[in-house]
Amino acid sequence: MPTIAVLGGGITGLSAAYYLKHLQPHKGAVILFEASSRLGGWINSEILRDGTRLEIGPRTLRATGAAGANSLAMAHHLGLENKIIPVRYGHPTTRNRMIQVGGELHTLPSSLKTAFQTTPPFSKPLVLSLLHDLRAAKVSNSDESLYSFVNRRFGSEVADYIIDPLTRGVFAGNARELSVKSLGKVLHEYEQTHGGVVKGALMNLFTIKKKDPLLKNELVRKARTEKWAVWSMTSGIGTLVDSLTNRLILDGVEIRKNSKVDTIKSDRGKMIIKCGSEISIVDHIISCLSSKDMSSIVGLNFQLKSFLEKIPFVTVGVVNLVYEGNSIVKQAAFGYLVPSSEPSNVLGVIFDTCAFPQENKTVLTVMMGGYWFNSLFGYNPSKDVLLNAAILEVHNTLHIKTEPCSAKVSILQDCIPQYVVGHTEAVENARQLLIKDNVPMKLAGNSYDGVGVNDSIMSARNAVMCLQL
Ligand SMILES: C=Cc1c2[nH]c(c1C)Cc1[nH]c(c(CCC(=O)O)c1C)Cc1[nH]c(c(C)c1CCC(=O)O)Cc1[nH]c(c(C)c1C=C)C2
Repeated sequence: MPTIAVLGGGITGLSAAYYLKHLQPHKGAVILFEASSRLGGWINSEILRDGTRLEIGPRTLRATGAAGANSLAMAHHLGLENKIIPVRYGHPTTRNRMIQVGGELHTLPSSLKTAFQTTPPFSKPLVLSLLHDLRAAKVSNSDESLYSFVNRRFGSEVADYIIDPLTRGVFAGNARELSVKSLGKVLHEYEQTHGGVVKGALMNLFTIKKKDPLLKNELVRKARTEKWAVWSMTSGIGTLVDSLTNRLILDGVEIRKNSKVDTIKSDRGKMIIKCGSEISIVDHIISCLSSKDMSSIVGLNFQLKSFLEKIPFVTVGVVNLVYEGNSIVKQAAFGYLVPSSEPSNVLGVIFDTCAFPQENKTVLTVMMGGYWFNSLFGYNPSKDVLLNAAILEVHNTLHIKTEPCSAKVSILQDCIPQYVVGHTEAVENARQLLIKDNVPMKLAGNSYDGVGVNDSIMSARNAVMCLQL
C-alpha cells in the first residue's frame, strides 16, 4: 500500500488528508507533517475568558460558487450543520460595504438602483462606467495588472474607489501589481473572448450551465434555498479545524506536529523526507506549505525553487478591539476599506459583531499594513504601535471615544501571497515541471490557487483528485 505525506497542517493540509481518506479513499498510510505545535495555519479563533469570540485570521467562508458548495459539503460530512451561523443575502453586511475617502465613510453602490445614482465619492453614476466598458476596444494580452485593466475598461473612479480598496480588503495588496488573470480571471476571459466585460457577462447569462453534482448535498441545497452569502460557526471557524483533526485521527492519519521538513529528495519514483534526524520514504507528497516555506526546503529542483521564491507575501497587522455594549458602531455594515490614495496606515475595519452579534459586546477588527507594512511600520514594530494606531483609527472615523475592554494585537507575518502579473502561467509551469521530471509531488494551497479558505479546501481536493494511486 502506498504511503502519502501531506506537508503542512493548515486548512489545505488537513483537507488534503481528509480527501485522501474520503474521496479516493486511500487505504495506505497518510502522514501529515506540521512544523509548529498547532494545526489550522492562519485560521485562529480565540474565545476570551468572558466568552467573547475573536477571529485573528479568516472569519467567514463564502457559501456561493463551486468552491463554496465544496466546503459546505465537507462541513455537512463532518456533521457541523448545527454549529453553522449563516449570513443571508440582504443582511446589511452583504449590502453595505463602505470606503473611507477624506476621512468620511461612503457606501459603495450595491444595487441596480444605486448604480443609476451619483453617490460620493463618485462624480457620475456607476452605470456610465459600464457603458464605458461597452465602448472600450478590446486589447489582446496574456495578463496585466488589475488596476490597469479596470482603469482601461471602466475608468479611473472605478479603479481608484472600488478595485484599489477591494484589492486591499481581500489580498492586502496593491492593485497596480496584482494580476487580473489570476484574481479577476472571469473579467480577463470576458474581454479576451467577447471583447468586453459587460458583453461577456451578458453572453454568460444565456449560456446553459452544467448542474454541479455538489448541489445534491443537503447542506448545499439548504444554503442555496435560504440564500446564504457567507457562514461562520458558533465558536468561530476554528471549529472546522478541530472537527477535521478529530476526523483524521479516527481515519488513522498520523499527525506529526513539531515536525519541520528540512530536506526533500526524489529518488527512483519515491520521495525521501528528512525531518530532524528522522527519514521517511513515501510514494507521494502533497505539499500544502506556503511557497515561501516550501522554497526553504533543501533538495528541490533549482527551477522549482526559483519559481517558489518569486511569489511575494505581505504581512498584515490585525487588531481585534472589544467594547462593552452593542451599540458602539452606528452603521450596520460589513465594515469599511481605505483606498491606497488616503494618508492612512489602515487597510480597513471589519464590524465583526454586525454579521455575528455577541451578547452585549461590540467586536471590531482593524487590519493594517499589507503590501505597505514595512514602509509604514518598519520591520519589527511593537504591538503597542499597532494598538494605538487602531484605537486612533476607530476614534477618528467611527467616533468611538470609549476605551476597548479588551484588545488583541497580532502580526501575521507573510500571511497573504500576492498573485502578481504572470502568476497563473508560473504556477502552471511549476506543476508541469514536476510532471516532466516524474517527481511524485503535488503543490496545493493559497500560494497557488486562490487566497480564500474555500479556495484552499478546493485546491487540496484537486490535488488529491489528480493523484493516480
Ligand atoms: C482590510 C483588510 C482585509 C479584510 N479582509 C481581508 C483583508 C486583508 C482578508 C480577506 N477578506 C476576504 C478574503 C477572501 C475570502 C474568500 O474569498 O473566501 C480574504 C483573504 C473576503 C472579502 N473581503 C471583502 C470582499 C469583497 C471579500 C470577497 C468575498 C466576499 O464578498 O465576502 C471586503 C472587505 N475586507 C475587509 C473589509 C473591511 C472589507 C469591506 C468593507 C477586511
